[in-house]
Parts: sequence; structure tokens; C-alpha cells
Amino acid sequence: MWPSNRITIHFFMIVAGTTVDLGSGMAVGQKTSRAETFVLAGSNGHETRHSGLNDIVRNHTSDQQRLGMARVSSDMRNKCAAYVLALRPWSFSASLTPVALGSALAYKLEGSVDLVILMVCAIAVLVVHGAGNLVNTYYDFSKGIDHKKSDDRTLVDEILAPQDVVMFGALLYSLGCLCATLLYFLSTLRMEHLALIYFGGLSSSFLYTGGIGLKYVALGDVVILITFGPLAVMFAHAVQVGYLSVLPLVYAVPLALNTEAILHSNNTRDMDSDKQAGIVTLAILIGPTLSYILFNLLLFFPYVLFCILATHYTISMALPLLTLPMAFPLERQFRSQCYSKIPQKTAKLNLLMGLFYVFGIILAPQGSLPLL
Ligand SMILES: CC(C)=CCC/C(C)=C/CC/C(C)=C/CC/C(C)=C/COP(=O)(O)OP(=O)(O)O
Ligand SMILES: Cc1cc(O)c2ccccc2c1O
Repeated sequence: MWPSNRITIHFFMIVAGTTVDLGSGMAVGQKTSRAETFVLAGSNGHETRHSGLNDIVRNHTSDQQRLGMARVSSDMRNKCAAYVLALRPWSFSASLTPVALGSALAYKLEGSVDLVILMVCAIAVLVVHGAGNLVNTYYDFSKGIDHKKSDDRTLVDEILAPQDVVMFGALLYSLGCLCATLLYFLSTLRMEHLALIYFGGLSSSFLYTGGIGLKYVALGDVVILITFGPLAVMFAHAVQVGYLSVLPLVYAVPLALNTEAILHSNNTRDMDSDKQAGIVTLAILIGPTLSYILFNLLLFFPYVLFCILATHYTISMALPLLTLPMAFPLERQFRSQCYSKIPQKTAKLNLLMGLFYVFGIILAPQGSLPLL
């Protein structure tokens, strides 16, 4: 038999534990009623019930631990999702397609491709692009350019803190440098050439919005045309073949124009808020009508180039034309000024067009492609 005062002490221990946890959820509340039931039963004085009380205390503690762990793991998952979303992964096609293109050209020229070099190169370009997006998030927020209706609300909605974005950006730049170091050992490309292209890409990704902020003085379009086009394609090609060549620069043109269409639609969408924030973009300089004409040129001129390549060199170059049906709705949306999802949709088109372009190059009969 257990004296009822000892049972009461156990009860208060449970209640005390419960009180601490009251704010955290229903399951804990349920424990209180189980303990109360026990005290009512305990006052009848059955000894066997004591082990039941210990079980309740033990179960209560392990439930608390489980709840705590579940909360920590769900917090971690939310935080990870926030970091991934802050990178704006929808835009990654813009950096992956030039890597695929440069590697495909190397395959055509050298007859083989080193898959490890391809992977490391893709990671290097991807993380530098991701870091560039984070720098953009940080500076657009601190300059008051991003607002409640912006596409990028990572900092505006306090999904992440500014120092989280800074730390994550620094981590990605460090990872990029690690990849570049690895490439130095894996590839036969001379160190000064590797460093020139890699740090060219890295500094462009920072200076786009950081430092002098090229985006704010209407130079963002030039940066995107160069980095996501010739620079990234040449980088992927050079680490494979071990030397610099002008060939990838020429092949990069159709893809670079399409990637610039993503940015131009983005800047046309943001024209009014950018103007209010006091920054200058190409879209603001040329106005809505010329912006529409420029978007069409960027969207459709690559198809003209593919037609020329297909009719003069090899029919496999007609493969990217399969994406034409995706381009017409974009033109219509731009014309009716429904800009909201055009950058994301153009990025999808960019991925498919890039992949078809790469397949077209791989499938081209030996010696049929223009080698300048
Ligand atoms: C050659 C090597 C190693 C790397 C090249 C890697 C690349 C492609 C770097 C370019 C990084 C870069 C310039 C990123 C900027 C990304 C960008 C265009 C962000 C869009 O910014 P906003 O125009 O402000 O759009 P939002 O309004 O959506 O924020
Ligand atoms: C976030 C973001 C937004 C864009 O509009 C981009 C356009 C071209 C290339 C990359 C882009 C990007 O990373």
C-alpha cells in the first residue's frame, strides 16, 4: 500500500512537468488527465498502481522528448527549405545548360568527356550562380528595392535573417573555390586560365548587385549575356579539353540570348518598382514598347540561328525548334503585360532549348558542325 501523500507528490511532479509544457501542444494536455485519473485511483490505495505511475512518468518524459525532437526536426526541415528557396532554384537552368553545352562541344572535338570534371564544373558554376542570387537578395533588400509584392521575399517576409543569407552566400563561394581547386588538379587547363575564368564568373556574380551594383546602372543585361553565355560555356569546355578556344563563345550565342530573355522579362515586370527605388535597368531606359520588341528578338532570334545551322550544316540542329510552341504563349503574355510568371516560364523554355541544342550537337555526324 502506498500512502496517498506520496501519490500526491508524484501527481505534482507530473503536473509541474506538464505546466512547463502546456503551451506546446495537445498531447501534453492529455497526460494531465491521465495523471489525474491515476490520483483518483491511487487514493483507493492499490500498490500495483505505483508501477503504473512510474510508467506514466516515463512515458510522459519520452513523449516530451519525442515531441521536442519532432519540433526540432520540423524546424530544421523548414529552415533547409527556406535556404533552398532563397537560392531561387527555378533559375538554375540558366547555369546548367551552358555547362552541358561546353561539355558537349568538348565531346565533339575530343571524342570523350570526363564525367568527374563535368560534375565538379557543374557544381562550381551552380554554387557561384546560387551565391550571386543570394548577394542579389541581400543588396536588393538592404537598398529597399525588394518589397512585399516582389518575386524574392526571403528577407522581406523574414523567412531568413540577413546574416543567414550572408553566411550561406559565403559558404557557397567557398564551395565554389574548393571546386575550382579540384578542377585545377583534375584538368590540364593552365592555372592562370582557370583562375581568370573562374574568378571572372565569381566577381561578376558578386558585382551584379554587390559593390558597384552593375544591375542598378543598366549593366545587368551585359553581365548576364556574358556570364551565362560565353564565360560559362568556355569554362566547361576549357576544363575538359585543357585549353582556351573561341569556338564555345560562338556556340554560346543562341543560349545566351535566351537566358537574357529571362532577365529582360524580369526587369520589364519590375520596371515600376525599380523606377520608384531609383535604379536604372535597360527595360526602364527603352520603355515598354521597345522592351516588347527586344523580348521578341531575344526569344525568336535563337530559332533563326538554329534554322540556319540546320539547313546549312546538319539537320540535328533543328532539334531546339521543337520548343517553338512554348515560345509563342510567352510572346502573347508579354504583349498582354501579364508578366508575373514569364521569367519562370522562360527559364523552363531555356532548359528544354538548351538540352535539345546539346543533343543536336552530340547527334551531329562527325565533321558536319561548323568549326570556324
Ligand atoms: C564561369 C563560372 C565559374 C561561373 C559563372 C557562374 C555564373 C553564371 C554567374 C553569374 C551569377 C549572377 C550574375 C547572378 C545574378 C543572378 C540574377 C540575374 C539575379 C536576378 O536579379 P534581379 O534582376 O534582381 O531579379 P529579381 O527581381 O528576381 O531579384
Ligand atoms: C534569380 C534570377 C532571376 C533572373 O531573372 C535570371 C535571369 C537570367 C539568369 C539568372 C537569373 C536568376 O538567377
